[in-house]
Amino acid sequence: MRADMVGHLSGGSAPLEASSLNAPESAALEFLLKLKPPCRVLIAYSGGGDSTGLLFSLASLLRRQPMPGISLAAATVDHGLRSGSAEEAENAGLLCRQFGITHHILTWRGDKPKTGIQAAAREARYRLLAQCARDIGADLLVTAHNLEDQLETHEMRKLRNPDAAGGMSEAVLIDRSIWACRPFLAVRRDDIRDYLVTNHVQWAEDPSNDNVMFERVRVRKSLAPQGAYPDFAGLAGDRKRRADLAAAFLAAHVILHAGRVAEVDLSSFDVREPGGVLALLHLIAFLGGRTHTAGRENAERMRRFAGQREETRLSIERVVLERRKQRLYITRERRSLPELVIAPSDTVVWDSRFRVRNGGGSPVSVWAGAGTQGCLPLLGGDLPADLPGSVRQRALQTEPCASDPASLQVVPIIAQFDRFVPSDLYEVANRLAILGGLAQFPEIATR
Ligand SMILES: Nc1ncnc2c1ncn2[C@@H]1O[C@H](COP(=O)(O)OP(=O)(O)OP(=O)(O)O)[C@@H](O)[C@H]1O
Repeated sequence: MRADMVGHLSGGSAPLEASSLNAPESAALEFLLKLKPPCRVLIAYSGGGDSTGLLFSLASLLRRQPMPGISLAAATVDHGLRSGSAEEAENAGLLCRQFGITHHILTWRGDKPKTGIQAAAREARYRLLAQCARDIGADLLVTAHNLEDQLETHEMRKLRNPDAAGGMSEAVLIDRSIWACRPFLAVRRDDIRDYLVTNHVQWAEDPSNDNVMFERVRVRKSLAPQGAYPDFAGLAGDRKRRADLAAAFLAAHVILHAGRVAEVDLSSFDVREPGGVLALLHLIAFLGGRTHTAGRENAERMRRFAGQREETRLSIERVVLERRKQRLYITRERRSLPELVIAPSDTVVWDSRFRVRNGGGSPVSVWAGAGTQGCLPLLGGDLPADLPGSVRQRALQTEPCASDPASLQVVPIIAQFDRFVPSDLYEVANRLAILGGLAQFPEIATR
């Protein structure tokens, strides 16, 4: 904690001393000092140890030293997955009341899946929290992921892709609308528990934290007690530098024709330079409608293809890469294109690439291939006349068209960033939005 940061907060009745703060308070203060007032912060508060520590540290710091324009609210999601969950959510409100913090209970209603319950609960949790943040006009969401969560995420990602080390970013944009920050990402779980015990604050233990049915719990149990942790700050710095190089590559060397054909100038592309490779992986995910960039094997195939001259075409990750001298063209491939009927007032995601709403009074069919019988183009924007014929044809054959385009509204989406944008990839996400002529992603409200 920098002394000038503490000074920034002092001026009230009892100036905070940097040396007197323990790890959770220090992290909480650092977070508060990054906020740009006015700022209403919604705490994702499960009632468990970590989020109780987060709520208690933020609330008690602000009580000791109010910051004009900064206010707190809290929300607990009741997943309704075990008996007594409603009561637990109610109980979570007690600590909030002690601090005069408004507490919202958000109930996950509707059918629950039989398999993949943790992933579904997580989806529902973020959807409900983001909706609550919008409803109450919150500027930021905070979650209490800690250093052990970070280590588990790092290990789980390594299991899937050994290159994808590094854990979570310090913030993530949810649903293009609300940023969630993770102020405790470098704070140890035991330090949070010690802090609560010292302050006589109780918390609830979640029994699912011990359920070895869940991958995260198995990974947690398999990890040896930690003496030293990976250098997460260093890894995050590397990720950010690589992402910024990718964003710069996209800005300098890529044109996106009518939002659906990428033309990449390969004359300064170097396969050993990670920024250009990452840029291509994100373009491929965008045009292929993939929620994740290619895994290790396909990323390697793409790198090999981009780095040599012999092969001219590669189908990968639902797109076709076609090379003409120093130009690389990327389009959606002609396979697995859906045909859907959209009911009046319904919104569907077509091919993971376009959100389509039927504002008319009758069902409308949407399929691929402008120019086929009775199929009228849905997208505006002309493709340039000098595109190679095969590229142009593929682009037309893979774009959506409809029997009655007049009643449909179409918004292209960037599948890998539609739900979450990690803060280190923000520039990449925005550069893709600019290339595609789409609305940019909102900035985070911190310094
Ligand atoms: N029921 C809940 N209500 C509100 N916030 C919650 C709830 N459960 C978890 N959170 C928030 O999310 C944080 C992470 O929780 P947890 O580690 O259980 O989630 P996860 O699903 O494993 O993580 P991730 O969201 O990264 O996948 C908690 O510290 C808390 O801030």
